[in-house]
Amino acid sequence: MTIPPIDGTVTATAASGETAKRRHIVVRLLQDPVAICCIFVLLLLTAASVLAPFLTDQDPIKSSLAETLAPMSQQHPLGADGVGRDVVARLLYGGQTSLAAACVAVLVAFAVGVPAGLFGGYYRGRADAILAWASNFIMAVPAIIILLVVMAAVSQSTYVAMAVLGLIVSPSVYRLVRASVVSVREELFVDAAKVSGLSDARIMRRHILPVVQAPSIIQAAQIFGVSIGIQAGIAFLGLGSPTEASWGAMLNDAFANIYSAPLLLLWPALIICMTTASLALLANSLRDSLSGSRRRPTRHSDRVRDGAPSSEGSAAGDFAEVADDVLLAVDHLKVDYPVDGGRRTVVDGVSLTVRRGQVLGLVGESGSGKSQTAFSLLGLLPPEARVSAGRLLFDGAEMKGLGRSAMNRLRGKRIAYVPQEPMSNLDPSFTIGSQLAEPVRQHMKVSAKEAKALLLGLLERVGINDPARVYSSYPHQISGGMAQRVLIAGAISCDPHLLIADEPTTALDVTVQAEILDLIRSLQAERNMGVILVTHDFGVVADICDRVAVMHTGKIVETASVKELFSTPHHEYTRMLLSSTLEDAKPRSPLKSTPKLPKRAQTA
Ligand SMILES: Nc1ncnc2c1ncn2[C@@H]1O[C@H](COP(=O)(O)OP(=O)(O)OP(=O)(O)O)[C@@H](O)[C@H]1O
Repeated sequence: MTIPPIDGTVTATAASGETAKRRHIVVRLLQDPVAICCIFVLLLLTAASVLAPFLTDQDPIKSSLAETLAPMSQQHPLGADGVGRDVVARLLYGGQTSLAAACVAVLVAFAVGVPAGLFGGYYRGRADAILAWASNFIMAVPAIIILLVVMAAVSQSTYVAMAVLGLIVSPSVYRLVRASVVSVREELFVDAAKVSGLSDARIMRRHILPVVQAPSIIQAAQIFGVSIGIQAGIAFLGLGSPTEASWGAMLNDAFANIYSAPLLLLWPALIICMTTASLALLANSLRDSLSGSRRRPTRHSDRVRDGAPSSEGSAAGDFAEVADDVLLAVDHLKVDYPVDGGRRTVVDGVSLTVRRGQVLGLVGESGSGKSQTAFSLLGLLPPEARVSAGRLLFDGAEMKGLGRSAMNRLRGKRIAYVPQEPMSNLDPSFTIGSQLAEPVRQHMKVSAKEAKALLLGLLERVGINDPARVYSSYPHQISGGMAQRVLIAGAISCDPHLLIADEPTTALDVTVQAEILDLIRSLQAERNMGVILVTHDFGVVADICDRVAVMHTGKIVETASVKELFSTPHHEYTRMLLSSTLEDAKPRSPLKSTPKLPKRAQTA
C-alpha cells in the first residue's frame, strides 16, 4: 500500500492553496464597503490612542478646579470635565486603556479556550467531559457580579477586570473550537496523517488549527466589542481606577454633570458606540467573506464528476448510441460509503433508462438502494458518499463533471423531486407561497407577481380548492395530503423533463394515496414527463408505472414492462417479492374515478 506523501509535495500544494485562500478572503473583505469603513474607524481610533502623547499636551488625569466644566476653547477643543480635565486628552488616553484592556480580555479568553477546545475536541473521553462540565459551570455564573466583586475586593485595575472577563467568556471560545475540531477530526485526511506517523501536536497545527482560525477571528472581534461595552459599564458604576483614563470613567463623570454640561456625555458615548458597532459590523463582514470563500467540502462524488471517468462501467458499451427519446441513461452507477476502515457499496452497478413520457418504477425491499440511486441522480448524497458511473446522460448531455451551479440549474428546473415526507420538506417559518415562489423566480426569471400567478394556477391544477388561502398559509395550517399537492405543484412549476418521486405516498393517509398517485400520473401524461417512482409497493407499480426495475442489495436484478413483470417474473427475488406482496394484499380498486379528487384535478 502506498501512503500519500503528507509532508512532501502535497503539503506544499496545500500550503500555497491556504495562502491563496487567505489572500482571497482579504480581497473579498476589501471589496465590502462596510468592512472598509469599519477597518478605517478602528485604525483611526487605535492610531489616535497610540499617538495620544503627540496629539495633545494635556494631562488626562490631572484635575484643575479652575477649569471645571470649561467650555470649548483653543486650549480645550471639546471643553473640560467636572474636575477640569481636558476631554480630548481623556478620549485619546482613555482609548489606550479601553483598547488595551479589551485586548487583555481577548488574549485570556483565547489562551484558555483554544487549548481546552483543541484538547477536548481531539481527545474526547473523560477530559472532554470534565472540560464541558467546567465550561457549563463558568457560563452559569453571572459575569457582571463576579466582575463587581473582583473590582471591589481585589483590584480596581481595568486590566485585571478584563483578564477576569476573558476567563469568564473563555467557555464560548472553548465551545466554538471544540465544535470545529470535532467536525474535522473524523476526516479521512486526519486519519491519513495519523497513519503517516505525524504527532498529534503536528496534526493539530497543520490540519485542525486552520479550520479553527476563521471562526476564532470572528469571535475575537465580538469579544473585543463586548469587553469595551462591559468596561464602560463597570467604569460608569464608578468602579474603575481613578488613575486610569477610560471612556467608561468619562461616562461616569459626564453623568454626574448631565444637566450642567450634557455634551460631556456625547463624546465618550459616541466613541464607545462607534468602536463596538465597527467591531460587530466587521465581524459580520468577516463571516460573510469567510463563508463566501469557504472551500466546499470535496465530495467524493464531485471528484468522480470532475475528474476522469471511473474505469468502472462500460462507458462505450451499453450506451454507445442513445436514442432520441431516451431522457435519462444511467450506466453502471455505484455509490459507496466509508465503514470501519473499508467501504460499503450500497448501489452496485445500476444501469437504467427512462424514456420521455415514461414512468419507471424502482422497487425493492427497504435498504435495497432505491433512494440512494435516486439521490445520486439528484446530486444530493452526503459528502462521505463516493459516486462513480460509466455514463450519466440526461436530455442527451453528460451530467458527470457538472459543477455545483450547473447541477443547481438542472435541479428544480429540468429534474424535479417529490419527497417522501411532505411536511418535513416545508419550512415551518415561511408561507407556502414564499417557499414555492423563490425557485420559480430564480429558474424562470419572472417577477414576484408573475410567479404568484403561475403558482396559483398550479395549486388549482393539483387539486387545491382555495389556492389563494393555501398560498398565504404556513405549513402547519394544511394537511399532509395538501402539503404533498403543494410540493408536487412546486416540483412541476418549472416544467421539468424528469420527476423523481421517492415513495411520495408512504407518509400519507391511505385515502389520499390513490389521489396523489392519480395526480402524478395525470400530470406526467399531460406534460410528457419522464418519472422515476421509488416505491416498495407493487400495487403502486401496477397503478402508474410503465416499466419496473427491481433492486436487491444495491443491484438491479430485473427490468421489464409492468405487464411482463407481473405475468412472467424471471428473477427469483422478483418472484419472492411479488408473492410476499400479493399474499397479504387486498385487491386495489381502480383509480379511474377517485371520489375525493376534486373535479378540476381530473378534468384539467
Ligand atoms: N450516509 C450513509 N452512510 C452509510 N450507509 C448509508 C447511508 N445512507 C444510506 N446508507 C445505506 O444504503 C443502503 C440503501 O439505502 P436506501 O435509502 O437507498 O434504501 P431504500 O431501498 O431506499 O430503502 P427505504 O425504502 O427504507 O428508504 C441502506 O443499507 C442504508 O443503510
